[in-house]
Parts: sequence; structure tokens; C-alpha cells
Amino acid sequence: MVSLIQCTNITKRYGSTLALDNVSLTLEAGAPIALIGPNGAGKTTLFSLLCGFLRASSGDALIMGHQAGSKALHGRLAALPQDANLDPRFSIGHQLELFAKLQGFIGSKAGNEVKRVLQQVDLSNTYDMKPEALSHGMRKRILLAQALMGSPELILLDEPTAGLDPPNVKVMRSLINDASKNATFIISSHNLDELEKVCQSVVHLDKGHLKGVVDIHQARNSGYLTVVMAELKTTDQDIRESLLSLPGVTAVSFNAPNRFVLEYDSKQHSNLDMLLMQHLSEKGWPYRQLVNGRTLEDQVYF
Ligand SMILES: Nc1ncnc2c1ncn2[C@@H]1O[C@H](COP(=O)(O)OP(=O)(O)OP(=O)(O)O)[C@@H](O)[C@H]1O
Repeated sequence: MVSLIQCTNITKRYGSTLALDNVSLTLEAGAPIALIGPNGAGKTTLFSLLCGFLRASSGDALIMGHQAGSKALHGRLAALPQDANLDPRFSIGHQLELFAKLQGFIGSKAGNEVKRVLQQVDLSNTYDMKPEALSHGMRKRILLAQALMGSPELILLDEPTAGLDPPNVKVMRSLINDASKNATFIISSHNLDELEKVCQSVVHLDKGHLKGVVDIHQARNSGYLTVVMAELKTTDQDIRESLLSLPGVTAVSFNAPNRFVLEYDSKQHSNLDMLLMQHLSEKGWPYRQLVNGRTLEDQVYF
């Protein structure tokens, strides 16, 4: 079977800057995939290479079996760049129709496709409006509609929720969830909490290197407990020493104030959560939340 994306030894240099360093990566179609990494990690560069906007200095990127940027991918891949914008001069319907025509929709089919994608993002009423009449969240949804045009199989979204308030983030998440039944999304973002809610796997870049590809939920649920404590009068060190005495506990790490991740042998000690609750209660250390597994942030950055 042909993989959705197959990158082999991709290197990209901008002059003396090495933006991607020998990245090899295979991704399959399916649930949304997150692309993460600190500023300058190479995320936008990787997106641009996959879209065919840039050429690798060396290495190969195949998308659905075709060279990135090749004509065979026309209409099968779409991207929403981080700085994408709408033209303030034209109505939403007008500019989306133009885009539909560029995609190959002819005559009334272009208008029908625009109506279809506007309906998909629940903004049919904006057809005759100009961008200035829309909120930031609505404009992002219009840009998502543009990416959905022609029903591409692969959609790359660069920071789709940047600058959105929580209700709009939720709407965007739900739209992506619905659309991911028919397309594979790769989403680049710094919002790990949000990615965790939408994506199944994570591609982690750092300084141009591929640090790994993680299946979020599989890694999350075996052998880790995340505990958020109420305010404590004791030290992290006291808690760590005390918890390390519990059966099967191998490590306790404090990655944020009042929050720790406990690592344990889940095969031998499947009921550690119960023991932990009892232990905390005996010690008089009240906790707010106890979750099986680790957050995405803990998985990739600690
Ligand atoms: N056009 C360019 N010319 C020169 N250097 C560039 C260019 N584009 C990116 N770079 C450099 O390449 C490296 C990777 O940049 P890139 O934009 O791909 O990272 P990123 O992970 O998308 O960062 P961010 O999260 O800040 O958007 C950085 O060191 C950046 O300064």
C-alpha cells in the first residue's frame, strides 16, 4: 500500500541555516497528525516542502506515491498557511469561486463547490459578505473552507487556531474532527493541549531534527499517572521520596507547579491509582485531579 507521506533523508538549507537535517518519515492516512516543535524547528519548512512550494536541498518527499509538488497531486493536497489571508476587496463567495476555478471547477460547479464548503464550515450566510464584516474566527473558518475545496485527501494546517478565543477554538476543532472522516489532516501548532484533543499521533521536530513520532494515546495510558495537587505545604522532594516507596513506582517528576507525573510498572501493579489515592489521603496531601497517562507536553518535552 502507498503511504500518505514518505520522506527519505530530507535536508533543507537556507544559505548557512540548516532548517531540516536528514529527516526520514513515513505517515499513513487516517486520524489527524500533529506537527510540533519549538520556534525554528523546521515545521513550516517541512510543510512548504510537502506542498511543493520549496525544494529540498537533498532527499526525497513522496506524497501518495508522487513527488511533492508534482501535477499528479493537484487537488489531492491542500494547505492553510499560517499567514493566509482573505482579499479585503472581494466578497467571500467571489474569492472562493475564483479559487474553485483555479482548482478546475467549471461554470456553475465552482459556485456549487463554494456553497458546499461554506456549508461545511457553517458559514453559508457569508457568501456575499466582505472579509471586514467577519470576526477573526470566522475568517479562519473561511480559510478552512478554502482548504476543503475539491475534497483533498491530505490537508496541511499551519497554526489553525492561533489567535482564536476558546469558543472559536472549539468550533474549529469540531470542524476538523468532522472533516477528518474524509481527509487526513496534519496540523502544526504550539497549542499542545488542543492538538491532544484532535490528533492521534505527533511528529516532533527540534532544530531541524526529527525527534520522534509518538502515538499520543498509546503512550499516554501505560505506566503513568498525572496528579494535580491542591496547594501544598510540603516540598517536591518529600513527595517524591514518599511516592517512590509505593510498590512499582520507578520515577516521580515535577514538570509544573503542584503537578507531578508518576511512572510505574503497570503490568505488575495495575491498581496503583487506588494505592496512590489512599497514600495521598493518609499523608494529608489533597489532590485536585488524578489522570491515567501523561499529557502530550509531558510526553514530548520532559
Ligand atoms: N526563507 C528563509 N530564509 C532563511 N532562513 C529561513 C527561511 N525560512 C526559515 N528559515 C530558517 O529555517 C529554520 C526553520 O524555520 P521554520 O520557519 O521552518 O521553523 P518553524 O518550526 O516553522 O518555526 P515557527 O514555530 O517559529 O513558525 C529557522 O532557523 C528559520 O530562521
